Amino acid sequence: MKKENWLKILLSFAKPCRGKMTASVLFAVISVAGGFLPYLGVYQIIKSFLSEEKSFDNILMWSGVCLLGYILKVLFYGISTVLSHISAYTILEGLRLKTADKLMHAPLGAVQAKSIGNLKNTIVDRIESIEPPLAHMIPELSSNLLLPVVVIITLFSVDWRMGLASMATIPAAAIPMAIGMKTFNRQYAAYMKANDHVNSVIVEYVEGIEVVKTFNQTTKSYAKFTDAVVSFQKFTLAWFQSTWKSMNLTLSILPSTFLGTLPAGVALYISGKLAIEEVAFCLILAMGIVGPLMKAVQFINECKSMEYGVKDANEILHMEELTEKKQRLKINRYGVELKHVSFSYTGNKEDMVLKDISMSLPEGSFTALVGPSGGGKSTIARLIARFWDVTGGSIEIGGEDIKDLPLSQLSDLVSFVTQDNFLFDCSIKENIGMGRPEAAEEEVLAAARAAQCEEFITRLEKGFDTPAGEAGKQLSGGEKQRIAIARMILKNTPIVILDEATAFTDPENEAKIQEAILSLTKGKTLLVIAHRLSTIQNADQIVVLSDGKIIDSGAQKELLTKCELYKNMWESHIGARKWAVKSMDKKTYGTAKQKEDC
Ligand SMILES: Nc1ncnc2c1ncn2[C@@H]1O[C@H](COP(=O)(O)OP(=O)(O)OP(=O)(O)O)[C@@H](O)[C@H]1O
Repeated sequence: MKKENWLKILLSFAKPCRGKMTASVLFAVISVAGGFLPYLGVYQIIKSFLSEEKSFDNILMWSGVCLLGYILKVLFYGISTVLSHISAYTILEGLRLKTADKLMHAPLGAVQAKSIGNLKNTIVDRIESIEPPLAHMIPELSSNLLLPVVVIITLFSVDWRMGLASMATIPAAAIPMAIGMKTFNRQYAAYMKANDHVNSVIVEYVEGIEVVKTFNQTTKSYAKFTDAVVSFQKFTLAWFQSTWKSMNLTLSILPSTFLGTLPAGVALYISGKLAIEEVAFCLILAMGIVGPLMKAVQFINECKSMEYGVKDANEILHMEELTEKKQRLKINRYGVELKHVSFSYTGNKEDMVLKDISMSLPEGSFTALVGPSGGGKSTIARLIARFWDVTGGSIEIGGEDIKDLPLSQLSDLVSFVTQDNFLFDCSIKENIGMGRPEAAEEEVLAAARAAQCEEFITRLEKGFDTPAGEAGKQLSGGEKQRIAIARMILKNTPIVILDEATAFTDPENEAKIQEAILSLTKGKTLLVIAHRLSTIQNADQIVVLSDGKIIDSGAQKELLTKCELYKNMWESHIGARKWAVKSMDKKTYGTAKQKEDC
């Protein structure tokens, strides 16, 4: 990726609200000008007060000017801040939407290559860190820098020696500041890296809490977690200790403008070069520089955090994308054809997990993919849903290469249910409704019924309205799978892929769900990946896949006679089932016997 200046990138993000941002700066400048009026007013009042006439009207008029200046300052600062906040939040909204959209259009591999901690850090924290400086920097930094400049120019116009004296502390403060800033960039980069690491480790810890508990690894013994937290604390403390002297020195010298202006003013007054009111005016002006300069120094840190936020967001925005056609194609046949498909997750030829796969799923047929673990079954399913692009060959639906379809059209054609079923943090009804957001409530309930969900959902206190997060804790893996199947049923696409979609379901419910799926997918092109071969024995064709290659295909009967691998798989499946039935019999016997004994 070409290295671009972060400010340039930020300005490109800010395109939609350039007008508002320009207006915000303009109003900030008016506010600064307003803020300057009281200085002028106080000077005139002192002058008037010290003069012989002591005109009350004059004093009153300048008091009015002071008040007007103050009102202008507050009013325009307020308007400027409102505009800059609107701009900042619009930019954040745009950035978040764009990054989320990017993740949708990037190949799944590119997204999964980033850790959840890193993504969360960028999309939530880093992008958020752009807001405060952006919203406050425009009005505040412009006024904090502009006001001292105006004040110093005025001081020079009163007397060039007073101008110079007011700046006397700047070089003195610049020395410790330069020392402190010498390692700032390097240290800040290391801080961000350490921050990223600690974030990723925390997310990993929370996500894997079940495993941590299973292996009795308490927070203390979870070495990776504690190491990350402790080393982050040590790093930040060491950094703080290495800079606090120089930064405190800077912050104490910089505002001491009186150090120069007071002796210079007294000397100029004694020598008769400046009148008393001019000295007083200069001293008031010199005091006015202090606050803004201090605030401007504090923005250094915020600018850096904004730089990182912008750079990280930009990195996501430049992730590679699946190429996508805009124009929807007319498709009225729903057969799927894989033509000489090869695929490697890494892009390297040596890592091919699919090798020259050609198979066809005729429209309305039921195809099952079986084979040893790691053979590439799920990979085929993911490629049809275009989570990745094939490395070689092509996949067609209704005669059209899926790369020529907009992703939204492909999503309208294909439903994909896996064994990892994610429930969103909304009600169960809404989770199912996601299959087809425009579906009526009755349709959602009917889908839930068809997927055998009703019985366990009605058991929940709030039924279909139970929040999935709350329900998730009470739902078994099989129940979550049934919700995902209901979502698929509601989506009602012509092509359905089920990848171990009922693996967690108990045999009794599995039979019911299978029945429901088969009747609901009648006429649809159905691809099922299953380890329990009994569930796919009636498939129109069973494709046996091993080590990324098709070993054989045909109906169950055929395969049992001609495919050794399938025969072995079937026999071990039947053996396992007999064993399971026997152990169930034992249990049943045990329970019956217990009852008898009682
Ligand atoms: N995201 C990934 N990145 C890299 N390699 C992967 C990825 N997912 C799967 N693989 C590898 O690709 C190969 C095929 O995996 P796949 O999940 O398609 O097999 P499978 O037949 O579905 O296995 P199972 O029956 O165990 O689910 C395996 O060697 C696996 O390690």
